[in-house]
Amino acid sequence: MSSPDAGASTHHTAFRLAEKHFKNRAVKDKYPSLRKYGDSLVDLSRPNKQEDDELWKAGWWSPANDYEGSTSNWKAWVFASYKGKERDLGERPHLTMSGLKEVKLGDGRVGWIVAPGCILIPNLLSINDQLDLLHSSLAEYTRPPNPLSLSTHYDLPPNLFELYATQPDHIVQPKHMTTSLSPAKEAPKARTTIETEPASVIGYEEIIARNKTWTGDTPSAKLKERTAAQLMAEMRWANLGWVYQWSTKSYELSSDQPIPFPPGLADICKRVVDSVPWDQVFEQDSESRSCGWESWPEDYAPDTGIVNFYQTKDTLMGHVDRSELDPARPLVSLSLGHSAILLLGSSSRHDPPRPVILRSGDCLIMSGTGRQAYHGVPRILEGSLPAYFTPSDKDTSTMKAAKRFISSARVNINARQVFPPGFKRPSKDATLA
Ligand SMILES: O=C(O)CCC(=O)C(=O)O
Ligand SMILES: [Fe+2]
Repeated sequence: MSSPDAGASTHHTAFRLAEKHFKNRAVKDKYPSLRKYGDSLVDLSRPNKQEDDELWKAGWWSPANDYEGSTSNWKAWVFASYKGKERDLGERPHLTMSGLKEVKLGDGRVGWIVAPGCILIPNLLSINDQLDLLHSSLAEYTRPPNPLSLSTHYDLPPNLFELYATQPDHIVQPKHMTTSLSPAKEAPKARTTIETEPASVIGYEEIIARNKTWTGDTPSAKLKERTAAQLMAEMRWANLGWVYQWSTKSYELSSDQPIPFPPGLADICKRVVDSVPWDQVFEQDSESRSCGWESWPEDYAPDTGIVNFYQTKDTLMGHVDRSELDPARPLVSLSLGHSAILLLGSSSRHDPPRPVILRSGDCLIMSGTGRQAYHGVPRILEGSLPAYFTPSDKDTSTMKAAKRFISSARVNINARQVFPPGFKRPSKDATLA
């Protein structure tokens, strides 16, 4: 795969350079060029007609984005390219999908192998499925006992989303103002990663050792009160099933029973894993061939997950999800709302990643050695929300609120399995003494 950044002399890795390209907001109304990535860009569920394509309508293919000169020249150039009052939206290029292998899924759909072990299934979810999942993500998955990114720091009401739907101006207090806990030093952290960290997996003993060092997250002393609407916009994730501790990068496995994983969501994930012809996926992949895929159609069952909430300004740094006990088992990722650029690399940040456009309804499965691939979301594509997310008079009040939320957001559901089937956990006394 060729990359426009290959050969750039800088201390940044190829992955970082691509992240910087897509994160760039230096010039107002100028989007990062998509054309620059040529045939390595993947956009599998785009509508056939460019006039039906939200990305094209929003100007993502406008030649104005490809301009590389100074800002003032750019402005003159864009001005000259206006056709009357219309901005020049340009022509959407033909994307060849060259080099991508197609696999036929059991249910008649197709999937595309976008990196070793990584299968993109365009439009897996129908419009109704997308609306249902969006509603569940907000109205159910954010409720106790599921932890939210906000839980450590705010005295959350039992149903933040309902409050957002009915009383968006209701004030919620930060914990440091309502409890006498010793205050912490810092505000909530974004998810950070270290550029040189090797892509390895940690074992059960290491997880238990990390659990022991964890003394609990402390509420920030710096936060001010917020309205329910402000908090919904600040919420970055909800945790499903086994609880992940960001500070130790490990699951909290000391309880006997995890929080139950939502059964409807588990069904969607199991069905899609069951529909993949795994023998074909790993046919030419000698490293993954013996990763145990033969049993996945029967025994894949997600037991943990992260629901990521992105406002259009938000990004997710390149990382590898390496905290599950089986390093190869599928991770099923579902996208809702605004489209996003996912950068999908290899196990080294030095390899140039491939930009993959994830649209609402798409499913990406990462498995085998693909689980060690660096990936991140450097950009949510402004203006790309499909029209079916527009509130309608027929919607219930909570569906209207869900659509209001997604009008500036993207939701990603990321389901995984921490415990491979048959895994015998050492007895509690042995591990937690
Ligand atoms: O938002 C996405 O598409 C990816 C999210 C992700 O990589 C994660 O939650 O680990
Ligand atoms: Fe991830």
